[in-house]
Amino acid sequence: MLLAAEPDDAHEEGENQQLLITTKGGPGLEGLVVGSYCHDVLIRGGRVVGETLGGAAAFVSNVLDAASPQDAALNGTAPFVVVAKVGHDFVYASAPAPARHPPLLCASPTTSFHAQFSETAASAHAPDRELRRVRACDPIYPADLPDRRFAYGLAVGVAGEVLPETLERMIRLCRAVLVDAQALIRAFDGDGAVGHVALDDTPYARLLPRVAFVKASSEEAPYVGVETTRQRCCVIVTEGRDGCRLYWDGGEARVAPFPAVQVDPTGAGDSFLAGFATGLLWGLSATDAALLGNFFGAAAVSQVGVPTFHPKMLQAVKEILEEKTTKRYSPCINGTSFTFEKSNLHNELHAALQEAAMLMSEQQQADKANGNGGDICSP
Ligand SMILES: Nc1ncnc2c1ncn2[C@@H]1O[C@H](COP(=O)(O)OP(=O)(O)OP(=O)(O)O)[C@@H](O)[C@H]1O
Ligand SMILES: O[C@H]1[C@H](O)[C@@H](O)[C@H](O)[C@@H](O)[C@H]1O
Repeated sequence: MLLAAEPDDAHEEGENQQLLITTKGGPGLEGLVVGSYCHDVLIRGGRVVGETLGGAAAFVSNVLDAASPQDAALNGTAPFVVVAKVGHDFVYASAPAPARHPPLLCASPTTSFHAQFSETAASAHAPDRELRRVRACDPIYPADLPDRRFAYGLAVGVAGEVLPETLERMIRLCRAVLVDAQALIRAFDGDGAVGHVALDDTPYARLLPRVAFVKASSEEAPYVGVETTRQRCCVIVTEGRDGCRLYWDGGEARVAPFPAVQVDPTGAGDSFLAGFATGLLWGLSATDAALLGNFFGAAAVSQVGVPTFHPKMLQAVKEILEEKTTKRYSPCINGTSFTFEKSNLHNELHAALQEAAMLMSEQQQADKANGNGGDICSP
């Protein structure tokens, strides 16, 4: 499939061409993450059981910082810019993700969600929480984005803050744009309760042919309309503990999950998308990259809030990527087409990541034994 995020005028084409030349081969693969940080209040049985940093941008930058290919010229950090907005009431400015990627300060309050968790254990596909947006920060406008070119962009709004014109600007600035459906189809009633609208009825629909990937949870998938959308871009449907499925024009694949003891489902989809993008950046095919998505989705549900990755586990993941990829840093994300199919390395990659996932569960057990592991899933 041809990369959809093509420029639509000659001037843009010239600039994009330049980006392709200057970023070929690795360093300079700068990304653009657009979506606001927020406050999450986790409630169970009418009782507040956790207050955490939220916003897809927080979970996404956490994974990109940890696992995407690093740039020696930037002291080994992953090159990407986050455009997020918060109010003066934002309480997590010194948490690792916002400290590394500071948000824009607004006069309006920080976006805030109340997540009401059900008292009974959720099934793999049933909604496990009801979300209410209780405060909303300003939208992110096209003029808030840096005026330069990026290799890839992630549109990861949580409260309708990524406006259609902002997504359009991202498409013009970035060679490949990956979108979380929740940024496009969320609707809020008078009480802030989060519902969904059909993607085709939104002003975002016309932009889909210029988007590379749309990720939706199984709850969101019916609103995205997999069969129509897969003809415009690749659709990834995440299925909680069952892993995920990819649908492109002409094929589909199921990608197996990694084991996890879920203590908080928040941010699983965000971490999945960032893991997936990381896989593309390392040069994997989309179906192989989804393994990395599943890996980081599983890591996210194993901790409350934005997860901290154990250095041993991260080291293992990096060694696997160094070994299994040919260090063709992101020819997919940076080139003009994507490979979707499973490679013949898929099963090996899955097995190797499964071993790294063991380190994750060892850490979880150690945290529990030391009384550090929160759990908002068990009554
Ligand atoms: N219990 C689990 N065990 C293992 N992996 C999981 C589990 N829950 C989620 N994941 C991983 O995370 C990915 C995303 O999860 P899910 O489908 O629940 O996303 P989501 O509903 O968008 O999450 P959120 O809105 O909370 O960020 C899944 O595809 C899977 O790879
Ligand atoms: O922090 C979370 C997270 O980013 C989720 O992906 C999103 O669904 C919620 O709205 C948000 O509160």
